[in-house]
Amino acid sequence: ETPRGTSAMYSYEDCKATADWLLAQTSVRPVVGIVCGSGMGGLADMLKDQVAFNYKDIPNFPQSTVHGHAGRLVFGTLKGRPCVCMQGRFHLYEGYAIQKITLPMRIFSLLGVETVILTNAAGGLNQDFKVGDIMIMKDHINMPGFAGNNPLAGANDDRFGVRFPCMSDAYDRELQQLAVDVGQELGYGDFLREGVYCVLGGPSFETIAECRMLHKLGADAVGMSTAHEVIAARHCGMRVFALSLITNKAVMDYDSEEKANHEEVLETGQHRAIQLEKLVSTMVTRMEYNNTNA
Ligand SMILES: O=P(O)(O)O[C@H]1O[C@H](CO)[C@@H](O)[C@H]1O
Ligand SMILES: Nc1nc2[nH]cnc2c(=O)[nH]1
Repeated sequence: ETPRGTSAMYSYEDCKATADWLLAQTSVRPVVGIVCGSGMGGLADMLKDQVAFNYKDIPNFPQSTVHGHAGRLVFGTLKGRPCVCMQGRFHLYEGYAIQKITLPMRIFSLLGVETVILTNAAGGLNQDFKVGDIMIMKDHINMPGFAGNNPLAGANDDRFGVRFPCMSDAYDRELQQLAVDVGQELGYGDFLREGVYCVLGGPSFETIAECRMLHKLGADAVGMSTAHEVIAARHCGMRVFALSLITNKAVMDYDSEEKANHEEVLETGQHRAIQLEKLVSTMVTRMEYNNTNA
């Protein structure tokens, strides 16, 4: 019997069945996979000639339960490049096992995706960051992983990847440089940053003491997603680029009147929607591809 809450929860065959089901319904053969962060679902609207599926109709797929995550998988082309976009992701605090949260990464890989672009909304711990800044993720701190909550826990299937994957090269350096170059060209230099993202389980936002601690530990931004997906994506050999939209400043001071809230997170997403779309779409057109579909 398949143990629950382990990477064997969805077998290779389960993932393949879902990928094959999707490939049978669309002629798009995606080389890029995009994950939309909270309030950033507009990224999916950039795709042309869309074929979209509600998560509830996709075999084995979890459902989106969070406001700002539509729950649709959208296939289409971005400036001619075949792409697939998750309009809505899954989080630990929704109650899903971590292997469910990261299942779409394995499906992306089986669809032929080479590069994953992940976006998220995050609180700014770095005191130089402002609301609306876009942080290129150069690394992560996987807090749930410290306690054993890693998407790769459980039996390893070598068809996905190795038992002990390296993470020191998780965030592709060339893609980070491409983001810097494209950001400069687009005139985004004033709000483009780079830094380290720390994932926590959520759904409660951080206490002041927690924010201070995370900052001291070297985190520039804090959120409740992405790092798990990055681990699963790297395990199966996809290239990864990720960015955080700083939607709020983490509260670090007992005198502060500020209170983190999801409404502010979604609003900031709306404000930066156009720039995020331009940055991502320009990067997609400039990337190198192995697959001839691109
Ligand atoms: O990481 P994404 O999905 O962008 O969402 C972020 O925003 C929500 C909190 O407002 C949390 O889910 C946090 O992880
Ligand atoms: N954990 C966490 N997630 C966020 N997502 C958006 N803002 C925040 C934040 O301040 N903390």
